[in-house]
Amino acid sequence: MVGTPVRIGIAGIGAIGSSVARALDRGEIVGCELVAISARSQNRAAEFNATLNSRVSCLSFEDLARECDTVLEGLPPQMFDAIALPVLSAGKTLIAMSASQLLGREDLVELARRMGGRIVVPSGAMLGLDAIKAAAVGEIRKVKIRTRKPPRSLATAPYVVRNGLNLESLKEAVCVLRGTVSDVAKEFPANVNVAAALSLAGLGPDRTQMEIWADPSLMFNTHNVDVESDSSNFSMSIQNRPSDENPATGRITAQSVIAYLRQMNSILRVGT
Ligand SMILES: NC(=O)C1=CN([C@@H]2O[C@H](COP(=O)(O)OP(=O)(O)OC[C@H]3O[C@@H](n4cnc5c(N)ncnc54)[C@H](O)[C@@H]3O)[C@@H](O)[C@H]2O)C=CC1
Ligand SMILES: O=C([O-])CC(=O)C(=O)O
Repeated sequence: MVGTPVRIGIAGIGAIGSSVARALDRGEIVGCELVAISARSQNRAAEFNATLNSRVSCLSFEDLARECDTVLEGLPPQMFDAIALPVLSAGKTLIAMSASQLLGREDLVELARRMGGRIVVPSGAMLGLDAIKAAAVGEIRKVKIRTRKPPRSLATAPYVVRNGLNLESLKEAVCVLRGTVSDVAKEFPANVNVAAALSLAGLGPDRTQMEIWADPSLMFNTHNVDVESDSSNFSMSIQNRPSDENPATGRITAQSVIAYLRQMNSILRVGT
């Protein structure tokens, strides 16, 4: 590889951030260099740094935006703007994992456009975004996603807490909420990243239909998608093995970021 490495910053050293940081630290992503992280405390940063071959600085979100070319957001959804605004204001690239937080946020796209920044939503825990983007070149008629999760993954969602639902005592699968992705995202912000990414790639959040199920028989988050379009009809299904650090987050999510970063510099690119 010739040229200067892309300077990567990581905001949030949780399931996704720590896994991508380790891959960068081990030199597994050619053309990218881990420059700095933002952690919830200096203690957490020091503890994490001790596991790396090369220590990196722990910076504020503003300094991370200034020092890096590309910043991976791997934060709780409510922290999204705290990193998105400085990164996009600095004209840098934001890799957004809390995809639900991008719904209805044309202002962020406009900010990126004005400042020369970019927003990337990796495939994350979803499959088939290549096919849906290709279908969207023609006419997509219908997209429906059914997300099924072990009840404990949904237990702290605003909708469940507000309605006092005791999902953990369920004996069989229950559809907790159905509607458009826009409707469901308000109530399950940490559980609809996959649906949000799907909707942004295809019909948009107001026309993509969604059901969210609590299913006590499941070990893995499971997503089933049906698409009808003038080029093809397709159905997709994925069962995500939980990551070690956060059982609500599939292991494939961080791997999709690593694959994206590798692809940025690859000569041979496969897939849309
Ligand atoms: N796009 C997709 O397919 C998927 C997206 N996600 C979303 O990605 C985001 C990150 O997911 P995970 O890594 O699993 O979350 P996580 O909960 O494992 O990690 C979040 C990290 O952010 C840290 N943090 C909290 N406040 C902070 C602050 N002020 N400054 C710096 N760090 C702070 C926490 O200490 C924690 O280490 C979540 O919003 C999650 O819902 C998760 C799975 C799939
Ligand atoms: O399947 C996963 O790992 C994550 C998930 O449901 C989401 O964030 O939408």
